[in-house]
Amino acid sequence: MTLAVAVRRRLGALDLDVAFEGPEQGVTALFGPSGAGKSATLAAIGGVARDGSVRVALGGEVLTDTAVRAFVPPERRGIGWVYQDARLFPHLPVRANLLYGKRRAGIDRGIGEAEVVQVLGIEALLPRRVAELSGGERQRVALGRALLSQPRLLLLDEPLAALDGARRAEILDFIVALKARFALPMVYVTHSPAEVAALADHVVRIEGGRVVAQGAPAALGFAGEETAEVVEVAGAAVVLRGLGGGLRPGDRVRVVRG
Ligand SMILES: Nc1ncnc2c1ncn2[C@@H]1O[C@H](COP(=O)(O)OP(=O)(O)OP(=O)(O)O)[C@@H](O)[C@H]1O
Repeated sequence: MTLAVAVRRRLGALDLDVAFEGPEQGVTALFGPSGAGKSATLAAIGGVARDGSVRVALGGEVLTDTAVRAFVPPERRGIGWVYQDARLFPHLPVRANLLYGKRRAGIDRGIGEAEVVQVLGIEALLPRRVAELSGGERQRVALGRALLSQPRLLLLDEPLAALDGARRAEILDFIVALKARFALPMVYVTHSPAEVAALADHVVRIEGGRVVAQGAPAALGFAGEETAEVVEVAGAAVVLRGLGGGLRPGDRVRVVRG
């Protein structure tokens, strides 16, 4: 189910002009600095922004084509969204939040509650109230709710940005597991090279509203594994030299001695 996207939008001072094709079933990362136009591209894919000149086709079905005034409303696109903040319904328990998407979907693409609950490890959270969840737990529930809406495409807008380092690594592992378990295409907005390396099959690098490079993550310098040298050990603190950019305080790295 290839995703073909061409978006031209005028956004204040930014002249957005982005085109790419995402792989079937894999993760396409939209990577770039703040203000590059990543979220604005996502909004056009989801049909929540209607301005500009846009063509979006998923598996051959045209969702938007402004040239011929074709436009499928957002709620009929079969798209699941996950945002930086989980946006759960605070008045509903976790399970009701999860099932909200499923009830509204009106279609069954075979994504079952038990399977989603198991992959995301949220069984124990089901009876709880949203106010009783941590940020990471909320994001797991938000991922589950999006999946249970039976989407054929998931759009994730910096889903880890509001979490601390340890929690980011944990939720990233869950998203990697979802990718392996559910054959869904995803478009994933991030400015973290580590997330691109861990998750993406295709990366579209966007700067100033333009695609400056796209291709396989390794070809664009997003290495899955990097080697670092220990230069100093002071008590519990270890200073490493040689790791690429993108690490932030609180990030975790896997150590293989050798
Ligand atoms: N409807 C709009 N009208 C005018 N300007 C807009 C509109 N939507 C977005 N912009 C501007 O377009 C630019 C790109 O915004 P966008 O949110 O797509 O960036 P981004 O790459 O997702 O950045 P971030 O990583 O900070 O979310 C920003 O400067 C933003 O202020």
